[in-house]
Amino acid sequence: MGSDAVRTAGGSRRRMTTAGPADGTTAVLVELADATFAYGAGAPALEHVTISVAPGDALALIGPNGAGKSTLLAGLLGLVPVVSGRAAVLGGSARAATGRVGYMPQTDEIDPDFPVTLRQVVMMGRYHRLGAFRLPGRRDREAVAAAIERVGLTPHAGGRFGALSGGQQQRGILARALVAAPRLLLLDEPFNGLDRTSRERLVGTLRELRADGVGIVVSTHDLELARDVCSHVLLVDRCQIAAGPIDATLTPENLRRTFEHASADGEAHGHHHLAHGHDHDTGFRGVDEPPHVHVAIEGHHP
Ligand SMILES: Nc1ncnc2c1ncn2[C@@H]1O[C@H](COP(=O)(O)OP(=O)(O)OP(=O)(O)O)[C@@H](O)[C@H]1O
Repeated sequence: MGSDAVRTAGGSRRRMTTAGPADGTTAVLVELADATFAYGAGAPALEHVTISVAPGDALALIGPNGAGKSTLLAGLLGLVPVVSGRAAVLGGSARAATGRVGYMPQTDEIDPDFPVTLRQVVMMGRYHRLGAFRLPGRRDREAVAAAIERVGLTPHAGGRFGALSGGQQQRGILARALVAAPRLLLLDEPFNGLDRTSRERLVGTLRELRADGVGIVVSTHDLELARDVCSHVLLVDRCQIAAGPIDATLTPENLRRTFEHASADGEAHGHHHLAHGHDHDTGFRGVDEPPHVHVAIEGHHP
């Protein structure tokens, strides 16, 4: 797979490049060059990834269960090390960028019975800015109100987080990721389990963020949403299968190569795989996600 791993859809270009400004002044947000990620001393979880994400780009991360999507996001958060190749996030190491990258996890640890308001949940996203012992000030409160407004939850700001619907809670968690005004936003399966209204709102918010120059990396099984929201795609199955502009790369042939092991060997990666036959044109919407995720990610947000 090695030599295939860095080919783009047409096979003609060595690596994925993203639309950047002609004068080259805007820094690329993510730059991975043949990067391989591994947990501890075990076999690599994801190998040979070569991508870049520029401001305003949205990269869809697509692959079967266990393919390494969450690993890539954890790698960009500095939680899983790069064992070979090169990885730069916001111009430095992923670890150095910790706290400056917005992250929306697949599930969240907040106990619905814990008596916190939406406003308090979103304020958690400011904590790394506040530093030890500093109380939130006017600017923090304004940022929280703006983030809540951005996801359309202003009427619920003072209400109990646990009383919100699932889709509203997810938008609240997105507001928490946005409140520190990150230049790079990572989202792990954000469309799973959302009702139509929440999906449409999330799509709208992601489009606005792109227009504002935020770079986005989003894992999803939903090819339609990926096409709707994203400029680029990275297809993985424990290594990079293809990467590039979404229209040229999200082809039936590349999808077949990405999912061929998933449909052939079911449990090959130790997770359950695509439960249904899949339709290359309409996507994998509705495929269940196992709630196994998250390395040490809880530690990322206080
Ligand atoms: N904390 C961990 N420690 C060791 N190995 C892990 C850890 N988390 C994931 N892995 C392994 O890394 C590989 C990639 O898993 P990962 O969770 O990144 O896949 P994924 O594409 O996000 O899957 P899913 O769609 O099921 O969330 C798998 O073999 C998995 O078992």
